[in-house]
Amino acid sequence: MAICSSSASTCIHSFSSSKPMAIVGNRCFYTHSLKSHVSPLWNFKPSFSSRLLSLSIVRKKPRTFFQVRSVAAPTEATTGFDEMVSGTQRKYYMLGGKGGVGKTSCAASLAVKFANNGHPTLVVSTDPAHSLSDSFAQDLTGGALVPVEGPYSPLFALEINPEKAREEFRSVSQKNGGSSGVKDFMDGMGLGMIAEQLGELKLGELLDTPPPGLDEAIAISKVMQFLESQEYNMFTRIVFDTAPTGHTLRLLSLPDFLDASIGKILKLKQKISSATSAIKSVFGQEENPQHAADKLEKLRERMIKVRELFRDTNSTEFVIVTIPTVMAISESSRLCASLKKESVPVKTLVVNQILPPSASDCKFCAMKRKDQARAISMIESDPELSSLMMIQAPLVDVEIRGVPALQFLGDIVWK
Ligand SMILES: Nc1ncnc2c1ncn2[C@@H]1O[C@H](COP(=O)(O)OP(=O)(O)OP(=O)(O)O)[C@@H](O)[C@H]1O
Repeated sequence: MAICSSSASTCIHSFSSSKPMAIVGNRCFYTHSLKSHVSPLWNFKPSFSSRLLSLSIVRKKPRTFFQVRSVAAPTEATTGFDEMVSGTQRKYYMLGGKGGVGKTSCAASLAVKFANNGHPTLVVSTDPAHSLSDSFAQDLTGGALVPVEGPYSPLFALEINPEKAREEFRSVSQKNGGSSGVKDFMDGMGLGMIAEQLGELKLGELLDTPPPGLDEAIAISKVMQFLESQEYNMFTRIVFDTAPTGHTLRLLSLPDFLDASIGKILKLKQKISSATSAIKSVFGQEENPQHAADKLEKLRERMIKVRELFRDTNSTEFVIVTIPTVMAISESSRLCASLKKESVPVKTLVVNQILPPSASDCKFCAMKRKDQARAISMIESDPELSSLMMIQAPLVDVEIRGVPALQFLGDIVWK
């Protein structure tokens, strides 16, 4: 039995006893079937209070437990997770969507599931407002890779500090044309044309008021930098918890934009280097322009890699997360169209927070359910979204925090 309450009313869902149910916390959910499932890795062992978050874990002691299956039919026939988990070559999963729909919860639960299925996994937050630490209930801050305790295979988390990453870029770019005294100085040197060309790039402006998406592009390029090193080549699954839709859309066009801007700067590299000694006094002593230009070239290369990564159908998939509301679905449809336009591989749509079935609804729940059903039918007729594989995930009645809870969510969503 599950208790549902709203300010207007309180109702009790008395689930039909003829249907199989599973206990989550002290509440019940329907399952389409109760499967005896032996987990080779972890087993949930409800503690006395039986709340989800107080489930304790018994490691590596196979025991039968009930697996809760999604409330919806569309995922039943798919082998979505099997495909995601197969192969040992590195794969990237980017989860994105409207703010607050459950991107972090879905990304973290996917990462836990990969790790529990034998993949050394890295989960990265490129959202300037990180919530990975909250989701894992562990301190993952600091901009470095932090091991997540709990899963069977190594799972590391990384919360990129966008401000710090941007600073790095800014310091390099400013030395290549961002500072205001440059034009006068260069005029004096007979290099006014270069200054004008640099001015056209508006790099200073770009960095002073960075467009949403720049942080994320830099954050992703930072991750690529990490992954280039020997130390991190063990990761076979990388899951990105991206910033809300608007940022993602801008991010997609950024690599092209930055590539063009940086490309122009690099064309001026030679001319700038020829005035090295004089320019040093303006650009600062600590960094010589040649070195700065090399750094820029590196950044440009990384931007190109980010763009290629987003479009690589063999290694990358963008998963759209949404909720069953007209607003969220409309936004997801736009996101999907933009992703397709940019040739980003997208084939999965997670519709999160769907009310679980109930034999008797209160007025509030009945209205909500009707709304959700209408929104879901919108997906089915949406020209962008209807072709995606739809995963329907239930709204659970406890907050999803910590590895056991994420494993629980992962077993519902990723099948
Ligand atoms: N299926 C679900 N059932 C119940 N609660 C959920 C579910 N999915 C997510 N939540 C809760 O919704 C809240 C928002 O989730 P989450 O932080 O994952 O969303 P987000 O899309 O990453 O948000 P943001 O855009 O702010 O980063 C959290 O409190 C999370 O526990």
